[in-house]
Amino acid sequence: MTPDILCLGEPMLEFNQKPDGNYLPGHGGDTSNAAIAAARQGARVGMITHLGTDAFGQSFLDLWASEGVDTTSVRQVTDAHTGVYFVTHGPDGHEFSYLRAGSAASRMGPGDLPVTALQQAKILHVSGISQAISDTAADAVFEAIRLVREGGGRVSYDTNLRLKLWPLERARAVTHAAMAQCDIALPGLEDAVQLTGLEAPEDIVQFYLDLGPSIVALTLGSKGTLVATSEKQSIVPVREVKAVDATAAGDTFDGTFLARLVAGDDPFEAARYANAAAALTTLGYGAVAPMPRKEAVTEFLAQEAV
Ligand SMILES: O=C(O)C(=O)C[C@H](O)[C@H](O)COP(=O)(O)O
Repeated sequence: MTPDILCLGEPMLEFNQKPDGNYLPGHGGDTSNAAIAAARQGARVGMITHLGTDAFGQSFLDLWASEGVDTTSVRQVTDAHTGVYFVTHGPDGHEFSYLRAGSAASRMGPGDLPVTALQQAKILHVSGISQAISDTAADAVFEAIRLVREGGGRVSYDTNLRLKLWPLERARAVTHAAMAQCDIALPGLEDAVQLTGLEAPEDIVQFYLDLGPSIVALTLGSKGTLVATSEKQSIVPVREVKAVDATAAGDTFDGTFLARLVAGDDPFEAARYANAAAALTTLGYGAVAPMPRKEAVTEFLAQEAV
């Protein structure tokens, strides 16, 4: 299978704290989450990353195999570990604590990329996290963007701002430079306010359109998503649900949105679908386990129409 969508970034073992205090093991990492979300919608997806030769790395290979995510461009290295993170839940939502410095993925560089696969991909999905984990990883993302575009593919970028990984000034400089070479911008409102210094969603989408992307989907949480192209801007609403854990809601939006674009939806229809998938994934704990499959999303949307 030649993947249509390639996701480049760091997968991480997840330990998510439940109300009883115990940690639920699972899998996370934003671009891996997006890859699985897209695969669950039926897209042909592949990962580009490095893992350790530890049991955690192996469990990702098993997970992707069971989800139908292509691992041809995944390498296991002997001199570094797979990343780990913990999710705790407080009054302000969820918080991430990382054990990832020096990880296998953070040691990736531009020379490690699968050139042909990138040149053949329809969409490359990357994020601020893919670039925040190290300077070499940041450079690898810039090179991957160049290769995909050289082959005629499009690039999608989620800002996923993590200030535990890099300072705001560097995040601004790098993500704006990357966005300027991207086609699909997927910022979250909170990130975008910090990165752009703007407050109004309409101003933020205009900022990103002016940088270069032809599609911007600014996620607004329970208010839905403001989708913008050069011709049209509109808020695509979402039905509110009783969320228990919002981990990976943004990634689920991304993967589903890209799967629907590849399937031929326009950005507004793709956002309606992706909003529903993101809402559904907040109903369970963990990044990957509660991600809905196609049938569940279709059913949720059908209920909305009643
Ligand atoms: O923080 C990181 O580096 C991670 O990759 C861990 C998480 O799996 C994603 O961050 C979840 O992302 P959201 O969809 O924004 O909740």
